[in-house]
Amino acid sequence: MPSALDLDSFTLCASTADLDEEPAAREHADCVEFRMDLAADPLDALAAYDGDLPLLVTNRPHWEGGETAPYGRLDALATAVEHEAVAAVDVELATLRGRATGTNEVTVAEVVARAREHDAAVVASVHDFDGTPDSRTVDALLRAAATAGDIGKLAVTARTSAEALAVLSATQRATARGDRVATMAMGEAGRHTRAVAPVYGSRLGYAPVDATDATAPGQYDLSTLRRLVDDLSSR
Ligand SMILES: O=C1C[C@@](O)(C(=O)O)C[C@@H](O)[C@@H]1O
Repeated sequence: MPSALDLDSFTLCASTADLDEEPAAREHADCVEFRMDLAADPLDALAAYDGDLPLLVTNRPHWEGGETAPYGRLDALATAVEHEAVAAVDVELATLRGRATGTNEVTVAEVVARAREHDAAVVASVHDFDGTPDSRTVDALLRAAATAGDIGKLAVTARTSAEALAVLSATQRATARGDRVATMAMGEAGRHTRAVAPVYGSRLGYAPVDATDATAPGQYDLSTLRRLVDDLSSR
């Protein structure tokens, strides 16, 4: 049976819409991020999953860069967290704060409660596909996300090296004050942060098995990110 995630060390997630990729991910990944919003029949795929790697389930709404499927998004997440392979669930900070998410029978509080019942960690996430907020805002978002979830994740877009550096600094500050965070800067200028942020305490990284299946701008492929992170971090 897949094991729980170790939230206190770095976890590399193979990000995919296709759980059949798990065998190919096994060599380099610690976990599979299942992008339910990008999959055709996510709950059927999940029911059939018998891989070795634990799963982090994500069902991203369109207003946060995803492709919400035509079914109850939170209902699907609530069902997903009951699967024994699911070790973590991603819920946007905006969702946790009550942003409307279409027709759902369950509330976000129920999704979180069900995750807790099944020992699945909650990753509270924030995305900015346009830029990088100023440092005070980044600090506040990381604080809020780390408080709302077991890990607070922030993915911003770096347009300059200064913005990429600001993300790394914020990661260091958050980790130093005891917040469990995961950070990355999307886009070309931020690409290296995916390898470097773990040095400053970032707990999660994301990469596609094949670079052509990237789930966000600037991702390295899985084996490359594994090598870079391992070379830079003392694990
Ligand atoms: O939130 C994240 C991080 C991410 O956007 C990235 O930049 O690697 C990739 C997404 O699949 C994941 O859900």
